Amino acid sequence: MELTDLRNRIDQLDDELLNILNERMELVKQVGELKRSSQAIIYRPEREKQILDRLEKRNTGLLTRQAIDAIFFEIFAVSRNLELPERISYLGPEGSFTHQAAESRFGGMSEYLVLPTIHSVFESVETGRAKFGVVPIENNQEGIVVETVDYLRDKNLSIVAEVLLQVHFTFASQSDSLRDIRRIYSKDIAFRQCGKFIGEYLEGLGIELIAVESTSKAAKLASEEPDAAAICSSISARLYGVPILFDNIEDSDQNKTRFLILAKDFSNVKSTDDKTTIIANLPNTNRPGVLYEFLKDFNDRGINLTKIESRPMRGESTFRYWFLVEFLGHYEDPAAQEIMHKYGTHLKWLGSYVRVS
Ligand SMILES: C=C(O[C@@H]1C=C(C(=O)O)C=C[C@H]1O)C(=O)O
Repeated sequence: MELTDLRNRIDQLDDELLNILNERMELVKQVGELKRSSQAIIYRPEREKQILDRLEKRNTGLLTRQAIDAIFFEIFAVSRNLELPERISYLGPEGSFTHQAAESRFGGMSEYLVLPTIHSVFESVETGRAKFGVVPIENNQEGIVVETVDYLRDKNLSIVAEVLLQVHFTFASQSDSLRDIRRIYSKDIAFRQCGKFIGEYLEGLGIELIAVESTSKAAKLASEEPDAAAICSSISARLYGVPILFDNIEDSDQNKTRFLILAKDFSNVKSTDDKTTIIANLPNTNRPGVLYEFLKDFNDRGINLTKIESRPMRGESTFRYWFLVEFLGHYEDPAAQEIMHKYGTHLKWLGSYVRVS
């Protein structure tokens, strides 16, 4: 077929797509009305997953699962906006990896509130200024983001969903020569993840490494200072117009960050593949065997623990700890219920949500 014929055919298909999408939106609007009359929750990640899984099974064409996810997450986001526009806050500035994670679930059309700290994201959701908040919780090379873990315990928010993002860093500077660079801005965690690159290319040049709150703040600073560079995401380098000198400078190409979507008083319906996060404030953690017995309770019930993180009880003179615990399954599963009942107020349930692997 000739180019014009191909394009004419594409135009025809786009017309059909537009009609179908509008037809879909009519149905979504009705779902929205039903939900509003029963005060039901608009965002249903488990339903969205069900749709994506079903489409993947039916798919016989060129689209990969990743492509289906990208297209349909955007459709879901537009749908939810039609049901009820909801504001989403995230750890900024614009162009941060958290921004990217937020957009992957809430699309380009949602109203975003860009906030400077993890604390302010929690607060915006607590006070209702945003319906959802997006924060990083861990990186698979670096471990947890302690601020997020600590606020999960101290504040009263629920986990709605998790998002996994492959992290790539770029080295961006207005300077053409590494010798003219006096300082590099980035987040402390990013400096550590790009240790090999820094060792190979920048050792001995007397360059100062300056940690700032986020990699996009680093890009902004590098856009203002010609003798500075940033280790940042490629979106933020582009957003602030800083030329990228090296791409993908991270030590490991397995580098992934996990983000949480938070909301107030939220609970998901069970899906086929859930994960649950709880906080454990076990009594008498100094008595031998307390933690062992707690973990054994999971093992005895065949529950797969995926994470345990210990954090110090602040404000005490001794060394005592509380734990962030994650396991596969939903909080409503009988085995999980048994454990929740056994430990009562010593456990705080943060959420059960669709697992992303
Ligand atoms: C339309 C609904 O609301 C939202 C939008 C969805 C969609 O566009 O298919 C799916 C789940 C919800 O997040 C629904 O619950 O079915």
